[in-house]
Amino acid sequence: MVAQVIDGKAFAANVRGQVGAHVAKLKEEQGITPGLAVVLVGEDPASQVYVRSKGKMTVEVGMNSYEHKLDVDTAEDVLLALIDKLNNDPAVHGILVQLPLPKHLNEDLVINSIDPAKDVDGFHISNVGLLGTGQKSMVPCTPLGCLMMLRDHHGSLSGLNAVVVGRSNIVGKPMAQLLLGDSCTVTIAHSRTKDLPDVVRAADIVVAAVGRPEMLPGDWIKEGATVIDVGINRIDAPEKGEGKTRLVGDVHYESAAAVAGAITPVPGGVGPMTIACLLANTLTACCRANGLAEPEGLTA
Ligand SMILES: Nc1nc2c(c(=O)[nH]1)N[C@@H](CN(C=O)c1ccc(C(=O)N[C@@H](CCC(=O)O)C(=O)O)cc1)CN2
Repeated sequence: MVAQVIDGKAFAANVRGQVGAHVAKLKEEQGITPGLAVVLVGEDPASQVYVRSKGKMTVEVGMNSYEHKLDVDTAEDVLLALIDKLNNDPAVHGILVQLPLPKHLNEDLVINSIDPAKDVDGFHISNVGLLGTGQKSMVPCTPLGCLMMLRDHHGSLSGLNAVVVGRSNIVGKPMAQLLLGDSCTVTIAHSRTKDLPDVVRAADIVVAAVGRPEMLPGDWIKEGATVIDVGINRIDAPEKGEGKTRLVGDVHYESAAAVAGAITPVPGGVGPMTIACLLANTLTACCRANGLAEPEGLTA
């Protein structure tokens, strides 16, 4: 079997198109423009790239973008004061603090200081609790993107066996909750799971979010399974020349694509959906803040 490639880049462009159409309608009919504030502390090169993309795409869909770039040694109370200001700014419907934060800042404290209604990352403890109890919440962007692609591919996920490899708060745990919400039978596995290959082999859906380059080979994948690769790992690529690198996922792509029914590539799979879902969440937060109907198909 040769797997169908799930094109996350095209999927994300479509989601951004839908968000843009909703934003245009909001402006025309309600005179409301959604606003997203992104806070970057320090100069981590990858974070700078992601924050730039977020700002660019926010403007492209017609929203207001507010970027706050703080020095790497910014004191915690200065960051908390900025978040408080954004929490109380009616033009700001979504707030995102780019992670990772410099070591001297308490990530949990910072995230939990964001107004849960504006927490478009879905990382605030209130949103985690709401999602875990099946209530309306803000849903973390990467798992939301994975869910959208899975729903599109399968139609209904009901009754399917899903294995999530990885137990992070940002991807693994919320992904498992979302799959459970769609009536999958869910296993959360990780690097210490006993008989991990057999656990993965039992799955109709495999979500790999373990952060280890090419850890899941094709012979762990059930024939015809759907494989969603969340990993983005940069590895050496001497074949491209001295000092060159390339991106790989947590799944060994070539061997997995030979047995899977469908698979997301890296790059161009889950990654682009993260920013598309951030924009969708900002639109959702804006609609909720104004007592308007939420956009269909753009939430969990
Ligand atoms: N506050 C947050 N911080 C971080 C998040 C997050 O969701 N919220 N996620 C990641 C980084 N991230 C967005 O912030 C992100 C990562 C990857 C991509 C992406 O499109 N990747 C491309 C490859 C890019 C490359 O060439 O390096 C792909 O997979 O095709 C978008 C956003 C950590 N921090």
